[in-house]
Amino acid sequence: MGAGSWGTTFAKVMADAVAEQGISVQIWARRDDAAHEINERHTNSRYLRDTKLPQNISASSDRQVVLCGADLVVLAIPSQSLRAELDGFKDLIEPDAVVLSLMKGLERGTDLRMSQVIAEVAELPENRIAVLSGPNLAMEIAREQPTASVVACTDEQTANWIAQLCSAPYFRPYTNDDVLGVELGGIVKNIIALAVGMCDGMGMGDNTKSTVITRGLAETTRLVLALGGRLDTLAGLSGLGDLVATCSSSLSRNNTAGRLLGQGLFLDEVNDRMSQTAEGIKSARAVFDLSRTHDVDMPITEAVVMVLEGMLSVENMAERLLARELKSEGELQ
Ligand SMILES: NC(=O)c1ccc[n+]([C@@H]2O[C@H](COP(=O)([O-])OP(=O)(O)OC[C@H]3O[C@@H](n4cnc5c(N)ncnc54)[C@H](O)[C@@H]3O)[C@@H](O)[C@H]2O)c1
Ligand SMILES: O=P(O)(O)OC[C@H](O)CO
Repeated sequence: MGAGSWGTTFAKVMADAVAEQGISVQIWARRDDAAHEINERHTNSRYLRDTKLPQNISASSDRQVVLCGADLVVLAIPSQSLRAELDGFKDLIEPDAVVLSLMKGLERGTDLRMSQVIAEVAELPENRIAVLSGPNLAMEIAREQPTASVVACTDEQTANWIAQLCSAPYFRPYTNDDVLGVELGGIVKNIIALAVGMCDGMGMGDNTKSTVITRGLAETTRLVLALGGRLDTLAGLSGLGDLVATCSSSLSRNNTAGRLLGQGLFLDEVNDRMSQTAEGIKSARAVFDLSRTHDVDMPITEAVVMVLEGMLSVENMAERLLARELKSEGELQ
């Protein structure tokens, strides 16, 4: 569900993974012309340029056509739209289908993760909800450059089943039962990538970048531990792995948005320039609110929120972070 950058790329991953088993993958596209292009030309040029999609992918703008008979429903729409969109098609999901979230955002207003929104709106039990997260820049995967990822579900059998369905020659899924840790790693790294982008945009170098990444991981870890997630998850692909990929890559939309802010553009101007979803921009406030509810110190997230909400200039961000009280590096609480 969602024919954007990652929805289409992940459809390709799955189609390549299951081609020899005679299984097909269907994409729901919002726009008729996008569905038509996928069916007729096997491309989605708006998002993936000339990448050829496998023959066992088809598309439709009719949700019923796509969801009818689907054993696995994969959601790849912007996080802040999930609740309204899902409400419109939840009754079309087959009674035993599993729902997999590819989304990396936190819902504003409720501070819920996407798996929690799915559970609430579609009223599904935990064993029918999974998430996938890792260092997965869509364009690199569309070009079949090797990467790995994590499928997380509280039910091991469900996670293993999904891992089989998306195990392609260039895509290696691991499994994990720490859904909260996997999901939050993918959410907070977008905010840290905004901060890194801002530093890049202001012309700062690699020491600064490395400091923000490392301390970004420290504050992500504090949040995940406070909420009941596991430390080892943060050391894995959906934690450190995704953080490094997103903060290092010019393909990252969050990194790019941060860089534009660092170069002096206003948020409205940045939003106008972004044709794809940069989840960190809207999730930052929700993550900060969540951290306050649980009394977790997240200074980089707080500074990013202040910049996004016009309460702090990017130039004053570093000064604010460096002037904080000195403390031991190992403090995780
Ligand atoms: N692109 C990546 O490299 C990547 C990788 C991993 C995870 N993700 C995550 O996947 C999710 C989807 O990202 P994407 O890159 O595919 O985004 P995108 O901006 O490329 O595409 C979003 C798609 O959702 C559709 N959509 C459906 N309902 C919508 C609505 N109500 N409002 C707006 N758009 C709507 C759009 O038409 C579009 O096709 C995000 O949470 C993102 O963080 C993206
Ligand atoms: O382009 P971004 O910033 O949304 O990042 C894409 C993926 O989440 C990287 O794993």
